[in-house]
Amino acid sequence: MNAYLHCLSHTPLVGYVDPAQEVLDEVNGVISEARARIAAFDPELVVLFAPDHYNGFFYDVMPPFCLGIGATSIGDFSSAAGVLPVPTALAEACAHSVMKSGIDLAVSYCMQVDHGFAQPLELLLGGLDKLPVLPVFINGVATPLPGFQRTRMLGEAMGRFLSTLNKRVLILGSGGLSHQPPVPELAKVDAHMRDRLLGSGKQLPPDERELRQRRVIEAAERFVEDQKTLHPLNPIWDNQFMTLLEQGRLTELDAISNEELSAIAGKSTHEVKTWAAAFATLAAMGRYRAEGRYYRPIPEWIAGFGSLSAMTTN
Ligand SMILES: O=C(O)/C=C/C(=O)/C=C/C=C(\O)C(=O)O
Ligand SMILES: [Fe+2]
Repeated sequence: MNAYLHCLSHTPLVGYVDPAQEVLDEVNGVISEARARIAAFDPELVVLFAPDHYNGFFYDVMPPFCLGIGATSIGDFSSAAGVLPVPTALAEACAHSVMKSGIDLAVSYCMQVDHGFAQPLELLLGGLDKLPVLPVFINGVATPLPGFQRTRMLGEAMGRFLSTLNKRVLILGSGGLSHQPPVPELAKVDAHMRDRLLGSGKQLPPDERELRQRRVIEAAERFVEDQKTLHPLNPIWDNQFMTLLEQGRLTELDAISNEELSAIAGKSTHEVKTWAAAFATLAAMGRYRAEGRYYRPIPEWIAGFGSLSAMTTN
């Protein structure tokens, strides 16, 4: 086995608006088991596909995909802050290889990331700095968004590069599944927020950050009371999506347009492109089989919450 994959929903709401203790215990159990499987695999390198929520990427320049050749986590909500240990020369080689494959992958030597990147590193590895990581941003909120087909092709190009390394590679996907928390949309915001989305939000004043976090927390509290206050979770679609990935039917996703996906499962569901990229990466590294599938809709976290592992078998 040369590659192991784990995809996991993330939520900034953990610790702020939590489900019942038995649900929390169940999720923590799923995460501990995934963490144990990853530890047994003993990865030498991590590739992490994750989105951003207007903490690192803004409308001054909004790439569909970006590889961090250097990256720092801001520590929003209760996620860890700090530098991600990106191996510079390897990341540069990766960027060249993916570009030569015909995929327009942006690079950043000072990529700013949020809980989307930090949470899986903390939960699955025990911290931001445990292993060398290639962090790959996939735009999941700021339209125009990349589609499933290009995302799959990005993953395949990454997989071909990783196959040349002779390393045990852990591939992580962060985010999804069905959900629509109150992330601002450029077309709907006032002048102040527009300015923030255009780039001045990169160093958000503490009071404004607090206000923004409160807005998400309050939306979750309302959603628990009344699930008509936000786009509903869609367990049927979420499970169909996980089955497609388990069965290696990745090209079938190409036919789903971004507009369709938003309507089916909510505007933040585009975060599942990180899962699609992760599985496409794994598929390019060999035949695979999935394990450890878990799913539960968790309104407290405004999340169709899923967890799925897979490993190459050749
Ligand atoms: O309202 C804002 O400005 C920001 C909202 C968030 O950062 C929300 C994040 C939610 C998730 O990461 C999620 O995937 O549910
Ligand atoms: Fe998110």
